[in-house]
Amino acid sequence: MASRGELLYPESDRVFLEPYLPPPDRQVKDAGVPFVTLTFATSLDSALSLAPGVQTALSGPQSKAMTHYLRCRHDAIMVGVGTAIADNPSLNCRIQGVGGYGGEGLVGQPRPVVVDPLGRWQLTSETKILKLAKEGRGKAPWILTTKTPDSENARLLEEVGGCYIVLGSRTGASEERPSMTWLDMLRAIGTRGIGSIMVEGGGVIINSLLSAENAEHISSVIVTIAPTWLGQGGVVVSPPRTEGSSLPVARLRKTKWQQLGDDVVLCGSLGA
Ligand SMILES: NC(=O)C1=CN([C@@H]2O[C@H](COP(=O)(O)OP(=O)(O)OC[C@H]3O[C@@H](n4cnc5c(N)ncnc54)[C@H](O)[C@@H]3O)[C@@H](O)[C@H]2O)C=CC1
Ligand SMILES: Nc1nc(O)c(N)c(N[C@@H]2O[C@H](COP(=O)(O)O)[C@@H](O)[C@H]2O)n1
Repeated sequence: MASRGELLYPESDRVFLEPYLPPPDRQVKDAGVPFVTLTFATSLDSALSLAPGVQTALSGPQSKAMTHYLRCRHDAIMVGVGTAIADNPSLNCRIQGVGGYGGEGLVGQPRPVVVDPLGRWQLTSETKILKLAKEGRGKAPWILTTKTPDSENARLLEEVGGCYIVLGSRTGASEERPSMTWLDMLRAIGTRGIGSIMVEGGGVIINSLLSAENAEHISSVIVTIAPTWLGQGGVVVSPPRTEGSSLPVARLRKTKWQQLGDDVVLCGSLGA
């Protein structure tokens, strides 16, 4: 029986996910790039949330536990700054037996990585990730940025063992809207020992990763589909189509489905 705040994800359900997960002992390979799992929860109208900046519960209890299991099977977990600001997320693993939840130290806890090119995320004593790191219930975050970090933010981050990683902006990006390439971001964390990362969202991050230019970096896709329509105006997963092309942007292969409560979980891979 799990105590308060801990999630249970049964062994019998774990077997289904195994072919789509990074091997437990995976080391960084290809040009220092980690194994990348794209994973998110979507509505039937492909929405992640009711509106930008609005946290929206889509996963039921069983698929939520599945997501937490994924967190303990990856070295890191990535979100965009839009998600960090909207959700003030924990981005830790609350599965029973993982570090801070009945387990030793921080074993099984993923490293949160936040993509924040302009340094928009203001950290405070109320920032959940920092609190959890202080309490030994999650790792301190790394923030990928192109700007010199604000000194108070840097202090709060370093106090719990986190850091900013400053990267160059992609060639051609404007000064006002700097952007990092996926290769640079993945290499930056790969060279720091991250062998696997799950990318959770939000919309901008997912659509950019699924675009024709970047989809090659995706090793595996695990999507929770909740039986609900959120309606127009939501943050939608719909990657840009290559100009002039009438082909779909991407198609999943080697698909498998699993029902978890009222939700279904779709797993697959991209490419051959
Ligand atoms: N249902 C689900 O599984 C999830 C839902 N969400 C929801 O998504 C919403 C947030 O999504 P968005 O507003 O689209 O924000 P987002 O989380 O995708 O962050 C967008 C920001 O990330 C940065 N960014 C993204 N790609 C970049 C790149 N290649 N280079 C440099 N910077 C880059 C930019 O600053 C951009 O403005 C929230 O409402 C949140 O609750 C977020 C994660 C998962
Ligand atoms: N799997 C999943 N299902 C949903 O219904 C969601 N809204 C999300 N959101 C993602 O999970 C983060 C919150 O995680 P914590 O519980 O705070 O650790 C949120 O920021 C999104 O990345 N995911």
